[in-house]
Amino acid sequence: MSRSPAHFKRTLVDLEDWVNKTAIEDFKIDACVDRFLVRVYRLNRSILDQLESSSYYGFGRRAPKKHPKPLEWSGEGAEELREIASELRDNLNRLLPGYVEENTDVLGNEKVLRKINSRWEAVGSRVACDREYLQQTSDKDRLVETGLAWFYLRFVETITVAIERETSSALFTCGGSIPIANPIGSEQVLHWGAEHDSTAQKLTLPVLSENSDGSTHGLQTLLDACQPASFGRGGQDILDPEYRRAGKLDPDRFLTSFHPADFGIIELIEQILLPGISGETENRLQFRKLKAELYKLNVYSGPSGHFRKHVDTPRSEHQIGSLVVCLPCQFEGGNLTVQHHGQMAKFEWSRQSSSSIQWAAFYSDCEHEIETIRAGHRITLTYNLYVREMPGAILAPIRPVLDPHTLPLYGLIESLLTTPGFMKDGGVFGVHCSHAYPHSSDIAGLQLPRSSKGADLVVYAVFEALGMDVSILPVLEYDEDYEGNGAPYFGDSEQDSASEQDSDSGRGWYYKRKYWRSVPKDYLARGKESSLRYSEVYPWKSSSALLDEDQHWKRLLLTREVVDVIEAFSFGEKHHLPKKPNSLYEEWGVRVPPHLRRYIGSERGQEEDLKEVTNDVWPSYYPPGITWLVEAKHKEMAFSHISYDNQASIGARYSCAVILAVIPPFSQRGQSGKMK
Ligand SMILES: O=C(O)CCC(=O)C(=O)O
Ligand SMILES: [Fe+2]
Repeated sequence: MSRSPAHFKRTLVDLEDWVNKTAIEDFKIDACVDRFLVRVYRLNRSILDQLESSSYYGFGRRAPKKHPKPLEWSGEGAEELREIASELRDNLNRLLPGYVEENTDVLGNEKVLRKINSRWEAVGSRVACDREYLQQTSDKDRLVETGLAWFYLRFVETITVAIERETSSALFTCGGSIPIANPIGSEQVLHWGAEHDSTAQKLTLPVLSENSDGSTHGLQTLLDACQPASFGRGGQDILDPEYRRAGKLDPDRFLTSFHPADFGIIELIEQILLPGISGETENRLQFRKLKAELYKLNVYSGPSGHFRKHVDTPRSEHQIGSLVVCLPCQFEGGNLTVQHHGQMAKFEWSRQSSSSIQWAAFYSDCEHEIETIRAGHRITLTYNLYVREMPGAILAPIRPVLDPHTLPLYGLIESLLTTPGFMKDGGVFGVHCSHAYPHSSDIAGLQLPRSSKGADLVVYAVFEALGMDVSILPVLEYDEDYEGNGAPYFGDSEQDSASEQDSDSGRGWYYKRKYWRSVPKDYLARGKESSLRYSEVYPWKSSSALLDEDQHWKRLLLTREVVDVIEAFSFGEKHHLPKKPNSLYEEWGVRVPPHLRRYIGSERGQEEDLKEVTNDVWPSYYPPGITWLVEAKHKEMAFSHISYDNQASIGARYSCAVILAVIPPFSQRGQSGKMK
């Protein structure tokens, strides 16, 4: 259901005119004020110590706006300050005729003071830690004082490194060994039979070469009963001894006395690869469990048994990994290597092959390989590992065994959140998942975030423990890579409680955000002209650039984005509001839907605008100002459509799973950085 244009007070033509006019005015004012601040800072920085942080008054529902205090100074530089102030007034009036009355003392003028305060908040830390200027003046002490500001400047880099480190140190595989000190009582018995043979064969392991009780014969009959093992490629089972040389028995053809749960193996894997089970008994009982399902018995024999590098084919959407158990039987070579994002783990089982049961578990998206077996027989049982949801799990929170508070990532993000200048107006962190999930499957919504793995769960848990609104959502791929504007919010902020709900999208993630409302949409719907906010990408290297106010406001025009404006434009388009023919405000960036959704095969697209098809088939938004911290690693098909060049063909769009964390504005963050 669309609202008709009649419900709107303004059109997109109005919005564009208003935004352009307002933004240019704002940029001119900011440019003049910035020059003023740089000059005053260089004159005597103590003058600026009187400035209040605008976050103390301009933000928050109930906090009333105080009148900004006049800037008063009778100390050193008082004379020059008066001169700089009258220059500010002249510049303002030159760029915006009539902005302040002639002969006004701008240092006592409320309108100008407000700007001075908010611009100091926005650029002050950078003016103060302008390295080039500091080097000129060899003002080293100040550098220490403003280290925090420098830290802030580098925040994207820092967090990204921290998350990457978390990602790479996260476990993707684990393994162990159970020694068979005394074979009596710990031997493993295998039974198997030929398809039409009722007489079952039996083998007791370990096979000790010196014993002559028929075990070696038993081993030979086991080998005889095996069929050549195939492997999956492109959805087909392929037999290719070049790639895999092994024998296999399907699970309906054999029985084993070995059960991994008897040795606590499953529990161990749950703790390491499924760190979603908390230490609390209550959650342990209610939460996620692993189920191991016997999949195959494999025998790799010397001198040439092997399995080249591959990824296992998941047998269901619930499968998260594989378990390999190596039964005691002597062999040489045959190392198992497991790789994940450039990291490798090696399981060398030959040395203890006759005296231990050895095992390894790894996530489904890990590449692994079995090196050539030089001699003997490597007998393994493979299991598929599934996540099992326990009753009550739906409501259970995610609480990793790892206490998120102890992670370095937690400390780092906490310190950023308690820094006033850091994302003062709030924002969104976007972190691409490091593991592949079937995030466009039927049960994606059930699985994520609960079955998220390793590093992803760590990142999720840290954000959640800090009280952020966290979700795992797909983002539609965008021009091969996933660009965001990467810029934190700066500038004026204002908040009221009106938060508009889009009638079409209901309680979607985007509209659910509690922290700021859309000024441009307010303008369209109600004609309300509140202050615009800008997302700032600010490439200046030296604060000297700010001294040229005529250049500076034009640069602002190029490097700033009006917060929420793009989204308001697509909103207006959806409601068929008139629009300028060559509008500046086209859609850009990534699309995020309000929830996970399954893959859709669509017949649409023929002679239709693909943007429109996307809007209908995969409704989504362009959230403003997502700060991307980690690059995309995996993608899944989100939907298909008909594309039409010379002839019709099937086109596909892909999406990536990302962790999105909404950062509240500073005024709503408590002492520990958590949401108040
Ligand atoms: O036997 C092993 O070590 C692993 C076998 C394997 O990778 C597989 O069956 O997919
Ligand atoms: Fe495998």
